[in-house]
Amino acid sequence: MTTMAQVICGLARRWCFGALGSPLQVPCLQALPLHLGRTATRASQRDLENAVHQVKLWKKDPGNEVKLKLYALYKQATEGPCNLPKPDMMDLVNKAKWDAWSALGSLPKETARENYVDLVSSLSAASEPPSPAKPAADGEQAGGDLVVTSENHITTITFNRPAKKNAITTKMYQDIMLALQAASKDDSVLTVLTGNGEYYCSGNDLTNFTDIPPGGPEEKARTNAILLREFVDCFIDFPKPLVAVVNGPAVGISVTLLGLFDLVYASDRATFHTPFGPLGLSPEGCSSYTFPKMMGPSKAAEMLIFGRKLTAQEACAQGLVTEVFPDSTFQKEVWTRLRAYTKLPPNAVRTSREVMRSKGRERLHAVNAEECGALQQRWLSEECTSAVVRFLSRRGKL
Ligand SMILES: CCCCCC/C=C/C(=O)SCCNC(=O)CCNC(=O)[C@H](O)C(C)(C)COP(=O)(O)OP(=O)(O)OC[C@H]1O[C@@H](n2cnc3c(N)ncnc32)[C@H](O)[C@@H]1OP(=O)(O)O
Repeated sequence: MTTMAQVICGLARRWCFGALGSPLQVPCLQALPLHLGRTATRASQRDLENAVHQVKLWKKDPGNEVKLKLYALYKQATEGPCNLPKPDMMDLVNKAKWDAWSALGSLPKETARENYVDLVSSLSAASEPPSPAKPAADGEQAGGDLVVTSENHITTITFNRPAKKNAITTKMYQDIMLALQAASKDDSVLTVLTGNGEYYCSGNDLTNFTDIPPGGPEEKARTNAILLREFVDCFIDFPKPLVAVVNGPAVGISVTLLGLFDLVYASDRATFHTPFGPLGLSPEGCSSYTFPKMMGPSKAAEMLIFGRKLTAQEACAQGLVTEVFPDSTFQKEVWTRLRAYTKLPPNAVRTSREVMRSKGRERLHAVNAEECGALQQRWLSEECTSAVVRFLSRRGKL
C-alpha cells in the first residue's frame, strides 16, 4: 500500500527530476545574472526563450509553488488555455500542473509570456549575488547566516538560514547590530531587512535557550535580556529609514520589530505571528507600545497575548504592513520602488525621518527596558521552559 509519505516523496522526486519539463528545471538562484536584459516593452518570443534558458541554468530549487506558476505560464504562453482532460485525483503531479494551467483561464498568450519573463526576472533580481559583502566587524565576510550587501544606496541585511526558516541565533543578533552600526555610517539612504527562501524569519532560534552557562539559567536569562535590550535599542536609535521586505511568513521578534520600521512591504504569502502565549513569553521589540498605538489595544492583544496569526492583508489593514504585493511580482515591484526612493534628496529624507522619530524615542527605550525585564522572568518560568522543550523534543533536538 502506498503511504502519504511515499506519495509526497515521489512528488518531490519528480519535481527534482524535471517532471515539468525544461522550463522548470531546478534553479540556482545564486548563479543568476542581475537582469535578463529586457527593456520595458512587452516580452517577445525571444525574451521568453531567454527566460527559459535562464531557468535551465538554475541549480537551486525555488519551491513547488514557483515551479507550478512557471509551468502554467509557459504552457499558456506557448499553447494557450488548457484544454486537456482533468487528470485523476491521485495523479498528484499532473493534477497540480493541470490546476495551475487551468487557473489561468483565457489569459492571452502575450500576457502569459510577459508574466513568465517578469517572474523569472524578479526571481533573478531577488537572488542576484550581492556586490562585495561588507566585512563583518570581526573581520570575517558577512556571508553565512547573515548576508550584508550595499548597492545603489541601499544596504540590505538578509537572514540567510533558509533550512531553519531563518531563525535568529545569538551570533546573528550580534551581527545584525554590527551591520546596523555600519549601515548608519555608510552612504546608503535606506537599510533593508529581508529573508532568503520561503520564510522572512521564524523568530528567535529556540535552541538559543539550550546552552546553559556555568552560572545556570539565571545567568542565561540575564545575558539574554542584556543582548535583547541592546539589539532592540539599535533599531530604536537607527538614524536612517528602515525597510522590511517581508518575503514570507514572519514569527516572533521578526514581527514585533516591524513596529520600529518605516516601511514594511509584504508578499501576499507572508503571515505575521507572535505566539508568545503558547511559548509562555511576553512581547518584545517595543510591540507592547507600538502595536496598540498602531492597531488599537484589542487587535494588539489578540496578536500579542493570544497569538492570533495575521495574513499579509490583515496586517496591512492593521497598519503593521505598508503595502502587500502579489508574490509573483513582489521582488521586482518592491526593489523598483526602493531604488526610486534612493533618488530623493538624502538630507531631506533623513531630516523628515528624524523629526518623525525623535519625540517617541525616549519612551521606546523605557518600553524596551521594561519588556526585557519581564522576559528575563518569563525565560525562567516553567511555562516557557516546557514550551521550548516541547518544540525541541518534537524535532528530536533533545
Ligand atoms: C537573545 C534572546 C532574544 C530573545 C528574543 C525573544 C524572541 C522571541 C521570539 O521570537 S518567539 C518566536 C520563536 N519562534 C517560534 O516559536 C517558531 C518556531 N518554529 C516553528 O513553529 C516552525 O518551525 C515553523 C512554523 C516556523 C515552520 O514549520 P515547518 O514549516 O513545519 O518547518 P519545521 O518546523 O520543520 O522547520 C524547519 C527547520 O527549522 C527549524 N526551526 C524553525 N524555526 C525555528 C526556531 N525558531 N528555532 C529553532 N529552530 C527552528 C526546525 O527545528 C527545523 O529544523 P530541523 O530540520 O528539524 O533541523
